[in-house]
Amino acid sequence: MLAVHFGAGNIGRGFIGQLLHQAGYEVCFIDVNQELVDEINSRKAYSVQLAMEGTPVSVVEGVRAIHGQDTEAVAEAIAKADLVTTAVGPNVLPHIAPAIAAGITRRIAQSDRPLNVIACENMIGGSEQLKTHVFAKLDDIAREKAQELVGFPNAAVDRIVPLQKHEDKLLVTVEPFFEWAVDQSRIIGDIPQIEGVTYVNDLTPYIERKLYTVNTGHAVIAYLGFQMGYAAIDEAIRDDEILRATRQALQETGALLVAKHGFDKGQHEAYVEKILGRFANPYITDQVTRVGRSPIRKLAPQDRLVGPAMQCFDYGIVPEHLGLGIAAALLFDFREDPEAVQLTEEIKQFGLEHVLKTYTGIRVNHALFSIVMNHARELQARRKTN
Ligand SMILES: NC(=O)c1ccc[n+]([C@@H]2O[C@H](COP(=O)([O-])OP(=O)(O)OC[C@H]3O[C@@H](n4cnc5c(N)ncnc54)[C@H](O)[C@@H]3O)[C@@H](O)[C@H]2O)c1
Ligand SMILES: O=P(O)(O)OC[C@@H](O)[C@@H](O)[C@H](O)[C@H](O)CO
Repeated sequence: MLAVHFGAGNIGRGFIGQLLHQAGYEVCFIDVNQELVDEINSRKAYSVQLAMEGTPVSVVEGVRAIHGQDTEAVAEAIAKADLVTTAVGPNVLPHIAPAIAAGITRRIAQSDRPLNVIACENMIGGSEQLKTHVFAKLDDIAREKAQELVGFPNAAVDRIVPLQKHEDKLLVTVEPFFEWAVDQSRIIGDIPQIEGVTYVNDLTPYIERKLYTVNTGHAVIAYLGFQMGYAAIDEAIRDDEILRATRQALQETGALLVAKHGFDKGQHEAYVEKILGRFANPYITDQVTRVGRSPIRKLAPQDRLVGPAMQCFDYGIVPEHLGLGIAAALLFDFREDPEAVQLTEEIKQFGLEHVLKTYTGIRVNHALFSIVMNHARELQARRKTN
């Protein structure tokens, strides 16, 4: 069995590649980092280390890689594949779509074997969005056939994999916990048998619970941590003020998730506590700048901060602490992050209100707008005095 996986980065090697290998797939990575591609091809194996006592290591063998710009070779691999997965980042999905479309075109000209393409990105409807990009690149005949033969089931993936800094360029340290949920109702053909994957008939509660708890909490810690001068998540969460604000933000999303999806309140509280424990894992050093990366993406209307905050109002919940997280995200002026630089420049040029309105879609007369503006002014004043 062959699995073609786009993105040989942290989650690609440290989670998806590992589970696919353990399920018996030969994993072929597609990446645009030439050094990574060469290293994988010369060693054909890499190690995954668990961030826990004893740091146990497992080896992922029999892997290879193709450079993403070698469309011909990528298309050929997809034509032969049993499964396609991605972990490249939401903004990269449009860029991998042409190669996937070329692979599908080649494949359906040769056989009627079904294929599933699973985007493992932190976003709602990732595979569906990828499908839109891919289908835009197919001709009418291929599109009709692909509609029948190629499934794009949405997925939710959870495992904290920080930036890696090892002498061994392929070694990846990951937290022990993982969760991978896939929408079974959108699979075409046989269900891929992968130990560790949970198939569900409705992914929405799962992806919202994951994104609006793990990623919301992470974002609040990262952006407040950055404002207060902390470098890593486990350091920032040890600050009582940050921990309190994060817990309160997660109480807001928790109330929303329980009301909207009917999760058991007690079980959800336990889920939150477990996540806070994962953030504090002393065996992982996760930079606040990684977790806060791409603030424009994270401030988008459906994403982890504004998404739940806006929905809170429908359930009578006032998202005061999500508002604080949004304010801190707007002020994330990290010079090495292009989206942070863009926000900072635009705040200077057009003002905070304009930027808040533009990137979050929150209307000026909405209650959330003033909640965020009040917090942003307080954070700005605090930074001036520090
Ligand atoms: N790291 C985590 O803790 C984690 C956990 C769950 C989900 N995710 C999600 O997984 C995705 C990847 O995150 P990551 O942390 O692994 O990032 P990463 O930067 O470590 O990996 C992304 C990889 O994609 C490659 N890439 C970029 N453009 C490409 C292209 N056009 N074609 C092929 N490859 C390309 C990069 O070279 C890189 O190796 C994101 O959507 C992220 O939200 C990450
Ligand atoms: O990957 P991002 O940029 O969407 O979010 C940063 C982190 O919150 C994220 O990578 C988490 O570590 C991960 O989602 C845990 O499952």
